Amino acid sequence: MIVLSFIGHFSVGLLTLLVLLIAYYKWSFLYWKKKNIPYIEPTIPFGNLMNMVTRKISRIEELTMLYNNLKAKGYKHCGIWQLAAPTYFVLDLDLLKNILIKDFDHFVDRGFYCNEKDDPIGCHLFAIEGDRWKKMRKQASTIFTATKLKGMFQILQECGNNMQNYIDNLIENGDQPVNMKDIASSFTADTVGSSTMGIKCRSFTDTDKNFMNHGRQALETDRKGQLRLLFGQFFPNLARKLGLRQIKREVSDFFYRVILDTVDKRKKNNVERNDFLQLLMNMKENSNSGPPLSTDDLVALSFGLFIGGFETSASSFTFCVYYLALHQDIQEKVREEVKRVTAKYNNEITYDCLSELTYMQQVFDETWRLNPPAHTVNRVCTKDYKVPGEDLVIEKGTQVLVTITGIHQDKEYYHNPKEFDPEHFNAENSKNRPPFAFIPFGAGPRICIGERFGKMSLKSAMALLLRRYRVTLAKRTLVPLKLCPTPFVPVAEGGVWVHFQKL
Ligand code: HEM
Repeated sequence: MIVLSFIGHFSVGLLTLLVLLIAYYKWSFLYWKKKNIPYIEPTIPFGNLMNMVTRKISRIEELTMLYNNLKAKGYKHCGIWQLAAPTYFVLDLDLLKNILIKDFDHFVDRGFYCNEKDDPIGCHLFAIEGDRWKKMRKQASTIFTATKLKGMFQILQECGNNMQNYIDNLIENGDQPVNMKDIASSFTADTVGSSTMGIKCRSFTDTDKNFMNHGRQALETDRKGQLRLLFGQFFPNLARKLGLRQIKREVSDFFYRVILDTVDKRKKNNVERNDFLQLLMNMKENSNSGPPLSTDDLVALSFGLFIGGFETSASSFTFCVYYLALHQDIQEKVREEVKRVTAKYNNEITYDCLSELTYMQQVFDETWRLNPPAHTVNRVCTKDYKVPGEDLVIEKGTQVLVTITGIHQDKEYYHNPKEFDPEHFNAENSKNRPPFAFIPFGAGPRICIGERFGKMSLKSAMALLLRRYRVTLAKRTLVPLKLCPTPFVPVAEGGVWVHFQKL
């Protein structure tokens, strides 16, 4: 009897909750209609994020298709919903420029979830907000000057040599083809791990690839993980009350331990090293450069740089090698440039020679145009904003979403948008294009802080590779590329399998 009564009450409670939830959704789905701007019809419960559930195509392709459909209708902007949350989807480059730069103080935050109490390492530069972000960003910027980056070039050379030894062994042992993503991930785990956390990761020789795998897990989002992040993003207070973490406990514990161990060892042995971690340690000890950093701040900053740089750089390296293997003439042209430029530097790849590799830069830019590693720019409105020239006020709390891939493949800005053509970035074409038509590193005060480091490490690795090897695609690589339905960085389905041949 008691059991029956309990079931009865429980069912009524559940039904009431369901009715309330549906009513909330219905009310929220009127939002953009009331604002009188174009919108895409949403469905309960995922709003316009249906593909996240079905995973028929990648999120990148889904947003690009949305962009193309809306652009074809001549829309400058549009309303969509992520779950029940109204999201402002921007297409027009002038509106975008206002949001990212001119009126940045209305859009300071990215609206990503972090939980300082239960998961302090997840509160890194990418995720933190408001004044805390402003303070940390200012401090972190001081460690990215040209002189400091030049001081880290030696780390890149050491990691590059490890990569070269690894490929030499592959060739000698006939272990080919090889998945370029594995080489790229090992290289960037080593370079970014070594420079941001100060440890020798040795991903090429470490058979269980402990460090690299933990790095991958930090960004891994299966369907469950993705829903957890979305829940945190749209219901942050409830998520924090429930102790929801951004990163799995095992992964954040691993990185917390790694960073603190290195800090302790350096202090005990009085060792200093030319890397980001050392600069952060100095900043923590010496508060002249701003308010003192706490230990949690130091760990989160160091980890955030690693997370920001690891998969983005690995993806860039992999896709760039794919395009060069596919276009042998372009590969040869980059190789010739590397030979010509390094000849002036005693045949060495130096920090100074990188800026002269202008055609290689065009090739990377074209790779980032077609496959930007971070494919969206996200902001959240932090104070009500009247959109210039429109009868529209974006209210505080509204998410803002921009598809970088959509913009990069827009035929209004690129004459053959689907083709890999580095001439899109020759001086003439670059000059004639609106600046916001190419934003692989985002834009404005929240632009990628690691852009210069990323470019430096990728160009040095590519120079090393092309001077020594010819790269060709193995049969098992899909041409044209197909993207996995992963949510963040683009990943080629089936991998990018290549052969290296010594020159
Ligand atoms: C090489 C390829 C890379 C690409 C394409 C890339 C792209 C991006 C993009 C699009 C953003 C968001 C910008 C915005 O919202 O306007 C970002 C932010 C960020 N990136 Fe990168 N990134 C790369 C490498 C790196 C590296 C090597 C590091 C660290 C050493 C790094 C650290 C960060 C951090 C910490 C942020 C957050 C900045 C903030 O909110 O203040 N990134 N990146």
